[in-house]
Amino acid sequence: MLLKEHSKNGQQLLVLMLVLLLGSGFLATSLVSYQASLKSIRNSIVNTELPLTSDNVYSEIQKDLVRPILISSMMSRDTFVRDWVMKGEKDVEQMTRYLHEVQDHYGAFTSFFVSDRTLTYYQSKGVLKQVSRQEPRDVWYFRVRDMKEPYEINVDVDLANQDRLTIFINYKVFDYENRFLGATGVGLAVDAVIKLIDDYQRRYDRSIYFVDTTGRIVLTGAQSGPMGAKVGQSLSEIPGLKELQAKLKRPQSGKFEYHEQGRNHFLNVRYIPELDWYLFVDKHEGGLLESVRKTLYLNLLICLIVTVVVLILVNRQIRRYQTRITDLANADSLTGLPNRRGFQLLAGQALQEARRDRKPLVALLLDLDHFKMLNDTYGHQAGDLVLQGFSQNLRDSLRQSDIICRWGGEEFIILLKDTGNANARQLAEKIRKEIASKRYPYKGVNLSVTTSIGLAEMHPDDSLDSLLSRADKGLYRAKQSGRDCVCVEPTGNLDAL
Ligand SMILES: Nc1nc2c(ncn2[C@@H]2O[C@H](COP(=O)(O)OP(=O)(O)OP(=O)(O)O)[C@@H](O)[C@H]2O)c(=O)[nH]1
Repeated sequence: MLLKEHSKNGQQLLVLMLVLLLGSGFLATSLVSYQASLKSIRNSIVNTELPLTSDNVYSEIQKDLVRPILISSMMSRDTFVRDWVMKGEKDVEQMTRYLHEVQDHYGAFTSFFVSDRTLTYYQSKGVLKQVSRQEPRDVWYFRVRDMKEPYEINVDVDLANQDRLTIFINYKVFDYENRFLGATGVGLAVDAVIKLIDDYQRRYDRSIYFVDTTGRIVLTGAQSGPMGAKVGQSLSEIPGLKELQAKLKRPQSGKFEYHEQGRNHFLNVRYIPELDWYLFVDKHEGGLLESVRKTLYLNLLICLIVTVVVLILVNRQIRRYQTRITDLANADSLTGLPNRRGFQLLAGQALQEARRDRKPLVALLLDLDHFKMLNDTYGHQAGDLVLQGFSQNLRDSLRQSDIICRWGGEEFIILLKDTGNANARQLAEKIRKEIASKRYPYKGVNLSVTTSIGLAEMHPDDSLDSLLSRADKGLYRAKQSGRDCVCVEPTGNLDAL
C-alpha cells in the first residue's frame, strides 16, 4: 500500500514536472516570438512606414508648389505689370484682364496684384479692396514689403473665395531701377493636399496633419485631425499630444511615441521650410498588434493542446507500466499464478466480501507429495515442468472467481468463494483424483504426482492467518495419514476418507 502511494506521488511529480517543462518552454518561445513580432512591427512603422508617408506627402506638396511659384515669378518680372503700374494704374480693366488670363490659363485658384503706391488689391474680377496696415487680414502685404527674400509662401484664408484656406505665393514686384512696386502672385487651394491627406488616412489608417511653429493645428484631412481635433486647436488641448507638447515645448522634427487612452502612438514629425509648418504623421499600434496578439493566443492554445495530449499519453503509458510492474510483483514467474504478495491482496478482499455477504468461503492448502524425490530422480527441470502442469490443472478445475496461489515451493492455496464445506470437500477430492491420474511427459518419461490437501471453512471471526493455519493443520494430518488425501480441519463428520 505504501509502495503504491509512493509510486503515485512519483507519478504526480513526474506529470507536474512535465507540465512545468512543457508549459514554460512553450510559453517562453511564444512570448519571445510575440516580442520579436512586436519589435519588428514597431521598427517597420517608426523607421519605414511613417517616414515614407512623410516623404510622399512632402514631395507632393513641393510638386504642387513649384508651378505656382514659377507663375508668380513670371508675373513679378512681367513688363506689362511693371509698365502699367509705372504709368499710373490707369485702366483697371487691363490689369483685371491680365490677372484673369493668368488664373484661367494656369488653372490657379486666384491671382492678384497689390500696388504699393495706391495700396489697391487687384484680382481677376476687378478691384477687391484697399489694403490697410490696421486690417489684420492685410498684415501679409506689409510683411512681404519689408522682407528681404523675393517671395514667400503664405497659407491664409482667401477673402475673394469664401475664405477658403489657400496657399498664396507672394512675389515682390520691382521697377527697372529696383524700386518696390507691389506684390503679385497666385493662390492655390489646399484641397489637393487635403485630398492627399484623406487618401493616406483612409488607405493606411494613419493620421496626417500640419502644425505651425507655435503648436497650433493648421491643416488636417477633410473630416478632422488627430483624436477628432479641429484646425485652430493647439496640440496642448489634445489628449496624449498634450503631454508630448509639454515635454518638447515647441514642435520639432523627429520620431516620437505617446499614449492616448491606453493606445500607443508612433509619430513622425518633419519640418516643411516652404510652409514653415511641421508635418505630423501619426499612427497607433492598436489594429496592427491585434493580429499579433491573436497569433500569440493561437500559439498558446496550440501549446496547451499539445501539453494536454502529451500528458494524457504519458499518464496512460505510466499507468500501463505500473499495472505491468504490479502484476509482475504479484505473480509467480514459473507458474504465472499469484504469489504470496498477490494472494494477500486478493484474499483480503475475498474474506471481506464473504463476511459482508454472509457467504461461505473455504481454503484448500495443497502440497505435492514426495516432490523432493521427483526432483532428485529426474532433475529440477522435471520438477518445474510438473509444477507448471499442476498449476494449469488447478486453473482448469476451478471457476474464474476462485483464487489460486503458489504459496511457495510445491505448496499451493485455493480460496473457493461462495462454497460450503461439503461442496468444497467434493471439489478437493475431484482435484486430488485428477492430479493423481495426470501424466506429465518429460524426456520420454511420463511423470506423475499426487497431492495432499488440507481444507478449512472460514468462521465469522476468522482472519486470513487463522483460516490458513487450520487448513495447514488439515494438510499436516493428510500427510500423516499417508498422503494423497483430503483432510478437513477441524475434524468433523465430513472428515474421514
Ligand atoms: N523443481 C522445483 N523444485 C522445487 C521448487 N520449489 C521447491 N522445490 C523443491 O520441492 C521439494 C520439497 O520437498 P519437501 O519439502 O521435503 O517435501 P516433499 O519431498 O514433497 O515431501 P512431502 O511434502 O513430505 O511429501 C524440495 O526439494 C524443493 O527443492 C521449484 O520451483 N522447482
